[in-house]
Order: sequence, then C-alpha cells, then structure tokens
Amino acid sequence: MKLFGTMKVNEKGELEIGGCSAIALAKEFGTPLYVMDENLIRENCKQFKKAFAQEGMVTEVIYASKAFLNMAMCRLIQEEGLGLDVVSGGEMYTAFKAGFPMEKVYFHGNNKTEDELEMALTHGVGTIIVDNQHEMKILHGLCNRKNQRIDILLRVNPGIEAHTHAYIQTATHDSKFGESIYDEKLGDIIRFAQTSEYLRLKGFHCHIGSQIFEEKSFYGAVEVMVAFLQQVKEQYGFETEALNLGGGFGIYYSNGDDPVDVEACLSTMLKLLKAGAHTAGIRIPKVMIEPGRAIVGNAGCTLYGVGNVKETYGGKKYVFVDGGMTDNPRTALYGAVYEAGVANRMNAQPEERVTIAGKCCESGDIIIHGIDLPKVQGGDIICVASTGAYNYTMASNYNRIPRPAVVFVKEGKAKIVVKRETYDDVIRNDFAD
Ligand SMILES: Cc1ncc(COP(=O)(O)O)c(C=O)c1O
Ligand SMILES: N[C@@H](CCCC[NH3+])C(=O)O
Repeated sequence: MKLFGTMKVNEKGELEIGGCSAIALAKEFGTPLYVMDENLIRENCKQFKKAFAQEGMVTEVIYASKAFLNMAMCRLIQEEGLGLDVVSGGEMYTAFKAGFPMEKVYFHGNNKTEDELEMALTHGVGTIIVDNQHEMKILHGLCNRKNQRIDILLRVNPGIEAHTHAYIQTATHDSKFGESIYDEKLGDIIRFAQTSEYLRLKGFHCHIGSQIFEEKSFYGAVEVMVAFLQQVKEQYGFETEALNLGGGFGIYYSNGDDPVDVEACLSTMLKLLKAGAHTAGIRIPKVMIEPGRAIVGNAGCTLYGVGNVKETYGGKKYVFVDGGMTDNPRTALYGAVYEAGVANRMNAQPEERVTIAGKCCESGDIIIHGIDLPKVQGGDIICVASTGAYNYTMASNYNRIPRPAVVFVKEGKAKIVVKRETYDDVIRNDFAD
C-alpha cells in the first residue's frame, strides 16, 4: 500500500496517520472510520493555489465540495482561501451554516430547482453557473421578482472525450451537462444574458470529466475554449471576464495510476491560455479551476474491522469487513481499484490473495477484488487507502447500515468532524403508522 502525506509505519509495526496510531483511532472511534490527514489536505490546497498563480494571471482555485464536504471542511477551505463549488441546496446549506463567505461560492448543477436558485440568491451566493437556456430564463424571472442581480457563468460543453471511466466523462457531445459550444441556440442564450437587467454574464465554464491522467485532455480543453471565446467575441461582441476550466485531475489509487504533475500541468495550461488569447486577440482577465478529488482523495483512508475470513468451495478467499459498498460504492460503481494494508501488522509480508468484501446483502459489495495481504484474521484492522474523495459523500444507508464517523488527524491529535450515525439516526424520519 502506497503511503501518503503523514502516513507512516511506527515502531510497533502499526500504521500511523497524522501522528495517530490507526489502531488507537479504531479503538477510540470504532470502525468503519474515515480518517482524513488534515495537513495533507492543506498542503494540496496550497500546492494548487501556488501552481495556479505561477504565470502571473488573475486566478482562483475553487474546491469542488462534492468530493468531500462537511462543516469542518468548509472552515478548512475558508482558511486556505479557496472558493467553493456546490452543486445542491444541501452543499450550499452546509457552507452557509459553516459561515463560509458565500460570495466565494459557485453554484453548479444541471437541474437546479427554483427553490435552490432562490436559496442561492437569498444566501448571497457569488456566482451561479447556469447550465442551460431554460435555467437562465428561470433565474432571470426569479431575479426580476426579487429585484436582485447575480453574476453568472454559462456552462458550455467543449466536446472533449477525456480518457476516463464513461460514467465520469462530462464533455462528450451527448453529456447531460452544459450547452454544447457547437449548438446554435448558444447565440440566443448569450444575447439573452447580454440584454438581461439582472444577469451579469461574466464568462464561461467547462469541465471535461474526472480522474483524468492525460494532460493533453486539459490542454485540448484550453485550446477549444480559447477558440470559442474568440468566436463569441467576433459573433456577439461579448468579451469574457472569466473562464472556469473545471477540475478532473486524477490521483493515484493503485499500481499503474500515473497522475499528472500538477505544477507542470497547470503552468502549461496557463501558458497555452495566454499564448492562445494573444493570438486570438482576446483578453481573459480571470481564470479558475475546480479540483475536488486531487485535494482530498489521497488525504483520506478508511479503517475497517475484520469479522470473518472465509474460503469458498471454489477456493476464493474473502476477508469480510464491517463496512462495504455503503461507505465506498466506487468499486461497485466504476470498477475502482484500491490498495490496502493490515494496519496492525504493516511489516508482515503478503502471503495470500484475498477479496475484501463488505457486509451488505449484495454480491457486488466488494471493496477490493484480489489483493495480496498477510494472513488476515478476525479482529485485524484493514486500512484502505485513498478514500478521501467520493466515499463519505457517496455513502448510503443501504441495509439500514449507519454511516461511519469522520475524523481529522493532525500532529498526534484526532478531531471528530462527523459523528457516527446511530440506529436512531437511521429511523429518524420514519413513521410507524
Ligand atoms: C463541475 C465540476 N467541477 C469540478 C468537479 C471536480 O472534479 P474532480 O473531483 O475530478 O476534480 C466536478 C466533478 O467531476 C464537476 O462536475
Ligand atoms: N463520483 C465520481 C466522480 C464524479 C465527479 C463529479 N462530477 C467518483 O467517485 O469518481
């Protein structure tokens, strides 16, 4: 298992994260447990900010909160000075309740409800990323009723097929997100925004997908967007003030994953942007990116307690853990591949190939299909690495399993930021008759 951030193996052969023994964490907070390395999240925020500032353009890094969000995370993002991308009323409400500066919030979504749009106006959200023509009209009407103006970006689809799992590509021609840059109705949308008293069209947004390793997809998006901005200027006289290039930077999960070098990639994106804008005779006063996974993915791991170990008649060896697809649906959903270790015996040599399966009533409830581990027994603690993104936020109560707690660890201290759900939480909204 590759170790990230402050992870290390201590003199007892136990895994340590943020100076805390994984075994002590499991004892104190129970399992399954999401453990987040606070220093690594902060370092990642700083790295993105620094790397994106290196070409002297006005830039903003916006954290895509769908990857991992709760009130403590909002505070951390605020302290690190990033913007916040929210995609639902729930994410927006979390930011608002955490006291996040709402002018730094960017509200996304392909099907925002009128209530959510109204909530954004009421809470002073800084920018709404309008997904489509229909939404723009609804928002205009709402602003008219409330006599309120709002900054918007229009989400466009640059038609780039990023090399990643089909479920997380977002800019193929038939994607549900945004309006295609090739679509004729784009002219009407831009003219509508230009003449609206209430909508201040600041520019455009694109996001080509997630868990992308190919730098050329990001560079391609820059080139297509520059050409698009030039066309928009020539055809509609619209000069953009801001361009948001989205997120999507892939991370290491398992052997063979080869993430881009963030510094080099961002520098090249900005250089291409500057050179392209110069040649096209356009200005791009501000540029944004929206990383999610790359900020939190490697900073999180999940600790599980082992229950049974079972060998099937067919000879397959299962290690059953006390969580599963309810806390990490990514293996079942995308065929994601994770690495893991036995946290109480990190120095033990691998001896057998096992499948790590959960406790849900579902054959596809697998966390890792086939991993070489030392002989595992009931009572061992398994650590699955790189679960910081899209695990806690995608967790469910399937089989009425309560969701795990989340702790932030730092310099030998653990702070609970989300408490474990109880059975009473699970039935909280039920009516018996
Ligand atoms: C609009 C938007 N921005 C940013 C992100 C963050 O993506 P990632 O976590 O891959 O950086 C996503 C998710 O794919 C998204 O849909
Ligand atoms: N949930 C996805 C990523 C989706 C990104 C948001 N558009 C994952 O776990 O990889």
